[in-house]
Amino acid sequence: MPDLLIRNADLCLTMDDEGREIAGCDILVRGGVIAQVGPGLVGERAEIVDASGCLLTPGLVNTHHHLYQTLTRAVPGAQDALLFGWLRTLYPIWARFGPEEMHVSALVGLSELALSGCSLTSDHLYLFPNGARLDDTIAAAQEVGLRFHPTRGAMSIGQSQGGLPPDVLVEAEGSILDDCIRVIDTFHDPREGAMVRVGVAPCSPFSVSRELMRDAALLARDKGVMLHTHLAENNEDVAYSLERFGCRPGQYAEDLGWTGADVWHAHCVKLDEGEIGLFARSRTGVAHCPCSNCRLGSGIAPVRAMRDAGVKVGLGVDGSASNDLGNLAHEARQAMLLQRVAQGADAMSAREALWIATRGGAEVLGRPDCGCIAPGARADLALWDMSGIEAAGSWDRTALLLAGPSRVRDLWVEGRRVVADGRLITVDLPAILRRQGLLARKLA
Ligand SMILES: Nc1nc2[nH]c(O)nc2c(=O)[nH]1
Repeated sequence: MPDLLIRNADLCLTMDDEGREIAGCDILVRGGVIAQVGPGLVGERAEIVDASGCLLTPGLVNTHHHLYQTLTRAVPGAQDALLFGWLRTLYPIWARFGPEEMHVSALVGLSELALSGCSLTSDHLYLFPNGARLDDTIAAAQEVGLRFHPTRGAMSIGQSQGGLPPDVLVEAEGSILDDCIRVIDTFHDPREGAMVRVGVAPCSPFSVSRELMRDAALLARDKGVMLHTHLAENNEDVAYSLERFGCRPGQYAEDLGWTGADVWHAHCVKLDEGEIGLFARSRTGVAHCPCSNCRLGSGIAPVRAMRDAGVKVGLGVDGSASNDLGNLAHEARQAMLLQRVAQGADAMSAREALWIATRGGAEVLGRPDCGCIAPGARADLALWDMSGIEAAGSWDRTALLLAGPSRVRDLWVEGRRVVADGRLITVDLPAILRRQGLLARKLA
């Protein structure tokens, strides 16, 4: 791969330890890694990209998704329901998915993320009907070219056992753990610069047993991979925990080994002060999903309090059945706005929200090599054209989330271009959308 020289960005928001913002900035990339940052760089025989008129940021990091749900957007019976009713409506539809649905819906979700500036995403796939496998989504990520942290989710407690999902969607716990071992051994790459890292992710306290939570944690630690689940998403979720386990979600998580720097929980809308303290002390991460929390009426997560206490927070678009967008730049803006609704106009700045969407997400996913622009970091870069209508008249180019585009001009992952001039160049998006349309019509 030839060197890449991105030249003369109006401004570069590095998100490095010093928080540097560099005007007239060049970036030299060699072998997928940022080699130099600063004005006036020279790159003999490098591919040169003119970035004038643009803002350069690290690629955004998405810490929670259910990619398969792009095939069930705006399903009528699930448009106006709280979490449990929403899930009960959608489970029977998801039970008809198979490998092709998983693969195509993931191609769509990953493409949408890439166009919104996301270079690294996790995914939480927790149902495997009709021969579907985690492999189907990993293949999609490799085609689109995003850095990918798929998590092997699972449901094991069906309705007949007091859980929420129908029995047809749950798996035997032994087979779940066996498949976790298979996908870790096949795909997980622990090295710096890894393009695929696998996590272990039983779905939620109301769909798996205590034993599976405990065994999953033991397995993940044995294999050196991360743990992920849904936690304290709304009042129904907390009530289930109190009734069934006799404790709040944070206590449940701690008792079963689900706190630590290698764990991140999605949503956490209802964490109380004690649980926030627990997460801060234990370095447990949170995937904040503001649009989904609004859409499902779950509430406003106490992100200001979490950040003030020192909790690691990243952003997640969540699945497209509960967003229904999959645009991470839009999500970052929503995170900023929602904290202002809850706490006042100075509760979160546009810069802080962008930091959470980049460096914050990378911290949550255990990727110190990503999420910032500095020599030695991976070359995951998003270029935003500030000459268009969204930023016209803006006095502050750093305030991308107040006045700026929510789609990138260019995106590089590991130094390879994925989006060029606002178009995906790794996959044939119109063809993917045709396949997605056919599958959605078949399901409907
Ligand atoms: N927002 C979501 N919450 C969930 N909980 C659960 O068990 N599944 C989901 C989901 O798909 N989305």
